[in-house]
Amino acid sequence: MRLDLAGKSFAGRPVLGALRLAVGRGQRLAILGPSGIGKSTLLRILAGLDGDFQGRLEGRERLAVVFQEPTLLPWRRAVANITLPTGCDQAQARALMAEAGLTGHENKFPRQLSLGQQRRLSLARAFAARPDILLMDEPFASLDPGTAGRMMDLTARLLDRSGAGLVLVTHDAAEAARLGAAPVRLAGSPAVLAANGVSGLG
Ligand SMILES: Nc1ncnc2c1ncn2[C@@H]1O[C@H](COP(=O)(O)OP(=O)(O)OP(=O)(O)O)[C@@H](O)[C@H]1O
Repeated sequence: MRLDLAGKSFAGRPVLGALRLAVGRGQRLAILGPSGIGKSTLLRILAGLDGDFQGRLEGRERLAVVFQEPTLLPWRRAVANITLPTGCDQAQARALMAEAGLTGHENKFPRQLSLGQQRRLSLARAFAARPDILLMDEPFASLDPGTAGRMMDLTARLLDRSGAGLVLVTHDAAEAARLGAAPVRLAGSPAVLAANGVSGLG
């Protein structure tokens, strides 16, 4: 997919300036920058969740988005949280849950899972949708270092196996490095790609 952004404003206030990003299957990109710079805004544009911008978004890839908050269906059990939105079958959902270390939790409701478990369920759901590109917005924030590290390793494993591309929003360059994602840094107001950043891949 390819974004050629001319600008993005909220209520007349420019947040993002002109920038270009491209990512495809097998490629990994991390959008870095300080709080409030516009990382989530850029990810929402890439995800097709915000069409109110100047520029062009192109690409036919299948996308899946993982937010910091797991956005699970509260009244559905864990397995159904995977099968219902993605259309995958029970066996696939259970296999993905096993890979995410969630064996034994299949019939629990989201509120009966820890935050780390809810995040892993949300990650399993994203891969059940068989995305070409996975878009992640601060998915490892507010987890203890061990839990965050295990979730990064799980993400890397699932990306390796599926061949999906990645766009990761983070303020932590170490996360980008651990996932092998090429760093792209936002800076300025309105934010553009910093001079030392690469403008994407492919
Ligand atoms: N829906 C909205 N309406 C108005 N302003 C918004 C909206 N969403 C974001 N903004 C503003 O756009 C700017 C960029 O916000 P964004 O959430 O993209 O930053 P961020 O880099 O992801 O920050 P953080 O790392 O803290 O999540 C901020 O000034 C924010 O207040």
